[in-house]
Amino acid sequence: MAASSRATPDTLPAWQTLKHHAETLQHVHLKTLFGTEPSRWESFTRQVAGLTLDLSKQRWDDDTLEHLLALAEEAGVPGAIEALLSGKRVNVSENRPALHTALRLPADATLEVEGDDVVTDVHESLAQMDRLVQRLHAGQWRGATGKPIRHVVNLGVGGSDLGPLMVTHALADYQPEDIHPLEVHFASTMDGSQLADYLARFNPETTLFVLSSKSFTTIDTLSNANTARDWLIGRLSKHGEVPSATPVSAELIIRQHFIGVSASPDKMTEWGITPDHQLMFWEWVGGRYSLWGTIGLPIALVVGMDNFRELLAGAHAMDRHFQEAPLADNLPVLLGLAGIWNVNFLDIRAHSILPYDGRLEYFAAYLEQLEMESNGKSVTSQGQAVNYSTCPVLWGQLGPNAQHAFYQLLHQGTQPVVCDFIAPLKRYDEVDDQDTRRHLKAQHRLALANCFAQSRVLMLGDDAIDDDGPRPEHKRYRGNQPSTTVLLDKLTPSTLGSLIALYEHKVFVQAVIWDINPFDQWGVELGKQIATDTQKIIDHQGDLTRMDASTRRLIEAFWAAEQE
Ligand SMILES: O=P(O)(O)OC[C@H]1O[C@H](O)[C@H](O)[C@@H](O)[C@@H]1O
Repeated sequence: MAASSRATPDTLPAWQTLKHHAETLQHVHLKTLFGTEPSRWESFTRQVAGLTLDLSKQRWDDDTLEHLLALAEEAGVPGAIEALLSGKRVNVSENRPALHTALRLPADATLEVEGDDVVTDVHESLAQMDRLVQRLHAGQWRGATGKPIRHVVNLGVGGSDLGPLMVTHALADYQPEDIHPLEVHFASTMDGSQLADYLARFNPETTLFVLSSKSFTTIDTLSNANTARDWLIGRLSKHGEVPSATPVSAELIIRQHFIGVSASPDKMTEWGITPDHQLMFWEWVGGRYSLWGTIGLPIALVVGMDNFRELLAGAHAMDRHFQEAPLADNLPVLLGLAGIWNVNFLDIRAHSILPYDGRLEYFAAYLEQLEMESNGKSVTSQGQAVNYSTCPVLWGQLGPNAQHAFYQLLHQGTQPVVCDFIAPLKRYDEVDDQDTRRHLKAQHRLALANCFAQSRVLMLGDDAIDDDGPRPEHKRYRGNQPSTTVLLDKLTPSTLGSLIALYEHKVFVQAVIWDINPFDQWGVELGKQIATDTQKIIDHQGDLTRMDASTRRLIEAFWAAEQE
């Protein structure tokens, strides 16, 4: 990832050592490692910022970790961490810093990047966001016909959707009391499915749209925004369906029913968003790393600014740990190294994310973008094709539900898969009613029992049960599937911030070792370009004969359906 020329990782001495080492460990079953190394928990578990990271069920030993730490040194991880956090232009293909960590610096910190005082800028934008949140929470933000806003719909996709969506669900318990009732919703898909549902149910007079797009050119978001704008104008203008005392102009409707969040103020203005209702951020914040600033507006609307600042503080605690802890005790480094070991030396290319807490329903979807859009690359920072694997295929779902869906493959399929189990230790203390609390706490214990049982069975296979009598082959479990367990003391804004930052930095560590740039996403561009061409053809404004036989017939099938 570093811009300077550097040996590719597979030529580093530690990589070679690890290759030989893997040959000796390749056939050692995890249960054997546990049998011979009773202190694995002590060796491979670390705690920081309300998180416990248990890497003892990885298929590795002390020597593996020693070699991996040597690899991290040889690949320049310490220098790269410093470069990232100090605002060097680590995003080499776009020639800019990747400063999401600056979004969570406390107000009294200092960070000057290329002559700009970043911390002051960041805190000014937080203050502006705070003012908008206060107005909405106080019921002072009025729609064009004078009524307070009741529904806020975030229109955004990718990084302008997944982070806020995930966090608002995770922290729904943290809604402040005594605020004007407000519901926050998300519409991302270009086909309009989510939006159509909201438009059918919500009153336009009390609905506000947050148009979230770093580039402000994303067709998915703009097409939802255009539909929303026409819906509002159609219903609220003087000729509209909602009778209002005074005629309401389209200008006033757009002013009172849209907030824009973008790194492109000109484009927001051009679309019609009034400058007072524009929240800005900077090109140096990557889309999938942007929930920490103004893109996090939906989060702040749900949990309030105090809790939003707690989220930032939790992430900042992880940033400091990442910067200061020695590699051998550094959680993001260790998590990243476990991934490198699995992908590059054990050839495990599937990774499942399994939270045992329903509030983390969208965590896997969020990580799919964070990890695969960042590290799904095959060219080094020097523009050379890599000849080693990079990001594994990552997917997931709530663990308890996945047990009834795809765990069959984890336990008895032919694919090696590494799993991340994620769970809070404490839950439901705040439930007032004693009986309900008792029941819910029992359900939490049940979920944890399942979480711990699953990682144990994945590790030990048949050996997990005492009574291992003769059984037919189809009832046998081979085990030996590695896993990581991340425990949160409790799911709070702060621990969630630390958890997300842990994964962000893990992704960075892996990118440094693989010598790829985790901060660009050129792989999504061609599809957008070709979609624009294809749309012209679908709209009968292009040359169908240029299409391949399959695409041509698909388009013709669509035209035929349109005629029916
Ligand atoms: O925020 P926007 O500019 O609208 O971008 C939204 C998303 O779309 C792009 O295609 C990228 O793949 C994502 O990284 C980005 O988060």
